[in-house]
Amino acid sequence: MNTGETIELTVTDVAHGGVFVGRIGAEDGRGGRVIFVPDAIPGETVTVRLSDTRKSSFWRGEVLAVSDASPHRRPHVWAAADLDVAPEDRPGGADFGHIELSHQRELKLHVLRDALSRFGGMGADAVAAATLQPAPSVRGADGEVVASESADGTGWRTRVSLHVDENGNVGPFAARSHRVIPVDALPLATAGVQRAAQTLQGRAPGRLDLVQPADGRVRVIARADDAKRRPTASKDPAREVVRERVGAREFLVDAGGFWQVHRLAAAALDGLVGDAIETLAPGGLDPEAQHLDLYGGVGLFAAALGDRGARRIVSVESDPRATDNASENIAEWLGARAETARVDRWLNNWNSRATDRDRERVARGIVVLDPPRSGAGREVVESLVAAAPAGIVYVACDPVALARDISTFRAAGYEPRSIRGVDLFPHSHHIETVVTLSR
Ligand SMILES: C[S@@+](CC[C@H](N)C(=O)[O-])C[C@H]1O[C@@H](n2cnc3c(N)ncnc32)[C@H](O)[C@@H]1O
Repeated sequence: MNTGETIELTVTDVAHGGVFVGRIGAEDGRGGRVIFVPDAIPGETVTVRLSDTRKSSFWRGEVLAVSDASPHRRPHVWAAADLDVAPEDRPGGADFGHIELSHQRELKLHVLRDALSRFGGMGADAVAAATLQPAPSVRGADGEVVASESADGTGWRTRVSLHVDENGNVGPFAARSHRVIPVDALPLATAGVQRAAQTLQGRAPGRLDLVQPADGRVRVIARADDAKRRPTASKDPAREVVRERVGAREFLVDAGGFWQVHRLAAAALDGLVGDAIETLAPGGLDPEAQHLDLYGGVGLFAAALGDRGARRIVSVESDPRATDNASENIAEWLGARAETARVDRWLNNWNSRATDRDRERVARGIVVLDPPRSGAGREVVESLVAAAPAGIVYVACDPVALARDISTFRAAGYEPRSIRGVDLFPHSHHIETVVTLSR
């Protein structure tokens, strides 16, 4: 068959990356050619236009219509991305938006467990123990709920990237392309970001990041595509330092720097990482031990360590602006410092220079690591296990990269003690996971 041809496809599974799986030419559900499609749900029969038939192992397609719909199908949370829009005109970023919210979470947990089994080599019981929860509500000092997830999973994005094309169109990119799709709503964004997005006409071509920190005021940061329009460093709005808040604690962050995207995410992860630390060190962290916050950003998890008794903390982060902010954010712990380095190099350096006393301190300490989507990778994991910390808390935003790293940890004797997913990206396939490991 050729690209452009139309087929009927029974969708049997969900795969990593927000795509769904069916097979054609299969007998009794076995064999046949795998077809990956977006916008479907397992159990459905859909009409698919083949969009890429070049590979022998699998083809790709686009869903044009649903002939037998799942009971979990809903009108898309983002009308611009629904099936009545041509596939090439559907904006990206809400690839589970056509699925009832609790079923989205079941599918995400299935993808996480499948990755742990296939790439992490974990047994059925350990895999089944992995959980996924919605973002927990945030409570104030006297226990009252001050912020919670919306019932329909919308209105959470405090950070959104839009694009301006050469014709002045403003909007997100289409799914799987770099074509700007003008839209009249951004339902996953906070109300403030949505309002700010209505004011962007007349901007020069390039990327626009809309950022709403804790003060509620939305910053619009132009990320010039060409160096000519790049603002000077001192006037760069991306470098304005804003304040984010987790409970009573404030964090300085560059407006254009990394901060968790969901308005409840930093508090949710602080809570889950805190639980993991308390599991590993039920009586509180050893103040004489050396604790590490790897891929530390502005020190969110260094503070989680400090809040639970750590005194000697090193936060390692490659972005010097983030470590500048981290230094201030963790200044109240006199033994804490932020270092600008790549984690792989920092660990290699540490392993080659550590004294017996350094090693003894790390062996009693906890390491939190929160790598980017590609995961920590074998080299970093092997360097980390060579340092032999008492416990590890791994915060992951990609289940397959996580599972591969877990496999490396397990080969060195570190076993996952708990695996807790949290849905910090409703209506998209993304999932955040916190894993507690120890020997
Ligand atoms: C997922 S973010 C986590 C940041 C922080 N833990 C937080 O939650 O706010 C990953 C961070 O790792 C940093 N990073 C990426 N690659 C790195 C590397 N090889 N070494 C050190 N830091 C890195 C990025 O700049 C980013 O701040």
